[in-house]
Amino acid sequence: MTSLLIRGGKVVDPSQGIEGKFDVLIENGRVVRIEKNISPSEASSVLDVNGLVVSPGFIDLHAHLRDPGQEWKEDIESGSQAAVAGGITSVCCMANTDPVNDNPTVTKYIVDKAKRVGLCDVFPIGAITKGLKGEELAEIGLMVKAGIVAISDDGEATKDSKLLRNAMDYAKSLGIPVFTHSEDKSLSAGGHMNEGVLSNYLGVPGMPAEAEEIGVIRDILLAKLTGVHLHICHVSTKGALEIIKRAKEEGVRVTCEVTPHHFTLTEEAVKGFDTNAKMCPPLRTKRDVEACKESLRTGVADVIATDHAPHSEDEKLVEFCQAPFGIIGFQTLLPLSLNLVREGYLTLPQLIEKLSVNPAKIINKKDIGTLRPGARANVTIFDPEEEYTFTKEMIKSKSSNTPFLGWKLKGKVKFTIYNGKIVFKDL
Ligand SMILES: NC(=O)N[C@@H](CC(=O)O)C(=O)O
Ligand SMILES: [Zn+2]
Ligand SMILES: [Zn+2]
Repeated sequence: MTSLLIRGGKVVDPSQGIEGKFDVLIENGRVVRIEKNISPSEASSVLDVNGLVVSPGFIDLHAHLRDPGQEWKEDIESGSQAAVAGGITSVCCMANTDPVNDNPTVTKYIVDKAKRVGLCDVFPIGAITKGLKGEELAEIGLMVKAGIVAISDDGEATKDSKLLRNAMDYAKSLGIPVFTHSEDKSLSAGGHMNEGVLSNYLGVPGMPAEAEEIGVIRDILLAKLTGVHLHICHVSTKGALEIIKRAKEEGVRVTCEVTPHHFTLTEEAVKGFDTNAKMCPPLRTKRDVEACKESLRTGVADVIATDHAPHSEDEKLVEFCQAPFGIIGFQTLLPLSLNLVREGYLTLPQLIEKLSVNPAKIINKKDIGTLRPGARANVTIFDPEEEYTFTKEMIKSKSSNTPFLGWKLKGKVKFTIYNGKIVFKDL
């Protein structure tokens, strides 16, 4: 029997209301006990983590691993390595691969490869429509059997409302949520940044906040009609958050996520035409950034997700309007999120709820997002105070498209434990 004692850390597990100095004993990949002063003689190995925070492993509901088909940007192995370096023990990966994950063969490929890599959970999200084309439903039922945890056309927005309604009916009967990239693409078409004074000044075609808000309203109305669990991806505008708040008050089954980049940066970041500040939805205004942070405080936003979207240097080293949308996010998730604690928007347990407890609930997983005895021993151990400059050398991903290079960050993942095994160590 293999066992590991995590000793002397500050355990924060909001799923059990635990916050304090405890030891955690792990046996055969599961948590067995959380108590004060467990004797080191009870375990075959001991990890001393005095001064560090011990949390349930982070769960990222939104990432792009680019495998199959675009392995020059990322693959399941490099993506898993980057994820665990960011303290993430479960990654949900979007279906916009090549081929698209719209059938059980692709789903099975992802599940099998991730198991072979063995560093973290990779939970595939299946496409809503074949090829993400919005014309015909994907093989949703068969993909559920093969292991998808949700469906989404992320990258696209499922233009056909009738088709999305049908997909929602299926998802509801299959007991999985629908993740939407909520956007009226006909309104944002041709845009490359947030529409406003700055886009006018720069001469870059804009994407109005209303494109996102129209998408959010439609998707909420369809969720209300079908009763499905709707999870709205990467919400970036104040207006969209207000609409979601109202829907929640009305009792619609809707949850949503915000990303670290949307609560950290404003559209000002694109002033120097930095293609690493180009993503969809785009960086917005100060008022929207404030609304994103406030939504986490009030609980309107349930989850922080990365929307890790790797693109190679070549692809990003082009004129602003030619560059693809998206930035990487696994390794900056924790330090940027900890800023919310420092600024008083969240307590540490509330932050861990957004990074772990709530995402587990959304994908209906009971044995992760918690350190309850019997749960899988997925644990993130971090130093909230460690300061460092974020450099390219630190990046484990195959791509380095991030606007946070050269930033002084505070908060570092020191150990990541997956099924009781140490899969990442910060040396
Ligand atoms: N977020 C992005 O800017 N890009 C994503 C697609 C998406 O999440 O919509 C990608 O796949 O590159
Ligand atoms: Zn998207
Ligand atoms: Zn995405």
